[in-house]
Amino acid sequence: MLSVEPTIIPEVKIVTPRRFGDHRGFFSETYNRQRFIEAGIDTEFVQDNHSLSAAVGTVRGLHFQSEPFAQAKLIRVVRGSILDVAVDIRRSSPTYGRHAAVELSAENGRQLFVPIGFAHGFCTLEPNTEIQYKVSAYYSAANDHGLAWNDPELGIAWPIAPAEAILSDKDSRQPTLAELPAYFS
Ligand SMILES: Cc1cn([C@H]2C[C@H](O)[C@@H](COP(=O)(O)OP(=O)(O)O[C@H]3O[C@H](C)C(=O)[C@H](O)[C@H]3O)O2)c(=O)[nH]c1=O
Repeated sequence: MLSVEPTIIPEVKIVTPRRFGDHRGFFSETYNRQRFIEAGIDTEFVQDNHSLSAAVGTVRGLHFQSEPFAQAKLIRVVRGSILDVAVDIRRSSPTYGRHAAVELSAENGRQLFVPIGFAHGFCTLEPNTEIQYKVSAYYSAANDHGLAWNDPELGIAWPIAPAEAILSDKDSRQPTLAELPAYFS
């Protein structure tokens, strides 16, 4: 019913729920707490989010919330496709500053589990891309922080040139990894 595989950073996981296809289309249990626990993801989510990005090359991120509102996230694409990225910002982690990048799409049905301690963001690969994602802590504007999506130190192979990115004002001026306070030890 559920396939869970590690990415290059083991704590960041690709989750692929089974799809039951027939002549009408398909059915899939996209989240089942018991099955996620059995697969090793015992996270209690409290909020669902949904965003639509109209243009290809829309970049949202890299975002995270600091404690006591730090969030684990479970991201899926319900229309279009994204390159989804998680950057390890846990200072004592052996993979600090490293990232996992995975293509998620409505077609492949893949989800990405991003634990607490990671900055998360994506770039859209198709127009009118919609994502829905679960988070394990409520939104807190005061605890909402970011990391520069195009920080060369991160070495993320985004599918667009910096000048092509469609960004929020906030995301056009996030700190680099070198400038980032130590939010996670
Ligand atoms: C995240 C969030 C935002 N908002 C409000 C705050 C702003 O007035 C408006 C847009 O927020 P923002 O520009 O931060 O939205 P995104 O750029 O899509 O942010 C998200 O993008 C990346 C991919 C993430 O991983 C985070 O979940 C989240 O930060 O929605 C809320 O009311 N609740 C929320 O949980």
